[in-house]
Amino acid sequence: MIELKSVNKKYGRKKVLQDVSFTADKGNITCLIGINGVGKSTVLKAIMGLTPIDGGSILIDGMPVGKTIYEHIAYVPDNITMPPSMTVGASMQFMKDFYVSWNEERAEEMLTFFKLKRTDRIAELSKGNTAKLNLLHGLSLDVEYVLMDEPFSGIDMFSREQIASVFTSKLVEDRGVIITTHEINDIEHLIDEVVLLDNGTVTRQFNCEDMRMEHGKSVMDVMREVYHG
Ligand SMILES: Nc1ncnc2c1ncn2[C@@H]1O[C@H](COP(=O)(O)OP(=O)(O)OP(=O)(O)O)[C@@H](O)[C@H]1O
Repeated sequence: MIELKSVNKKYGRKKVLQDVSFTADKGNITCLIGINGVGKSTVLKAIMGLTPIDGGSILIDGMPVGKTIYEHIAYVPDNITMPPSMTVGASMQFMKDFYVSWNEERAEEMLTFFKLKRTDRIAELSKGNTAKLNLLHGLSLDVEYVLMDEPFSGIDMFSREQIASVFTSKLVEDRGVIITTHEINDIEHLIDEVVLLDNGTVTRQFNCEDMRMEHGKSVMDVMREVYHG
């Protein structure tokens, strides 16, 4: 379980996260939802230790992990971090050399599934193919948790469908996944848990199925209540 306890974060004097607490379980897809600028990316970066926090704690399976974080969690950012001149194949080789948890078989499987070409340069990839390569990099690591920042943002319907199918496949099955989005419509059916963020604070956390069964409400219904009163 990934557990955030009263996490606070400031950029300069600006409070970006205030007392953020939530949990994300293994085997679940937890979705951090909020409009632009509420602090979703900052939460993921804080979990990865990519930005220091100013208070609170972050535990992975009950332990603060520090420098060993990459043995437990893969982080899929919303932009590609590899050099643009690199080919798809070279980027996979780089990941293989860098991470002991790299799973070559799974990487090859995803390369075929996403129909990516090994010889294509990163600079030449479409937005959808860039998102797919990013996902390939993250999901080919044998780790228990995966964090994905806006994996569906700005890509066409067919790429979205292809990426969505990954979420219901064995590639994700037993892992704990946290994804961020400001657009719930297309992915509501994929997610288990929702954490609503507003202005750097968690306004609600709930299980989608329970919400539907017990209150007859969709995630959109709850969002309307929270944001429009
Ligand atoms: N490095 C930084 N320095 C200063 N302010 C920052 C920095 N990174 C983010 N912020 C500010 O922190 C706030 C939260 O940003 P964050 O990127 O976490 O939001 P977000 O919910 O992920 O937004 P989006 O949906 O647009 O990606 C914003 O007001 C942003 O301007």
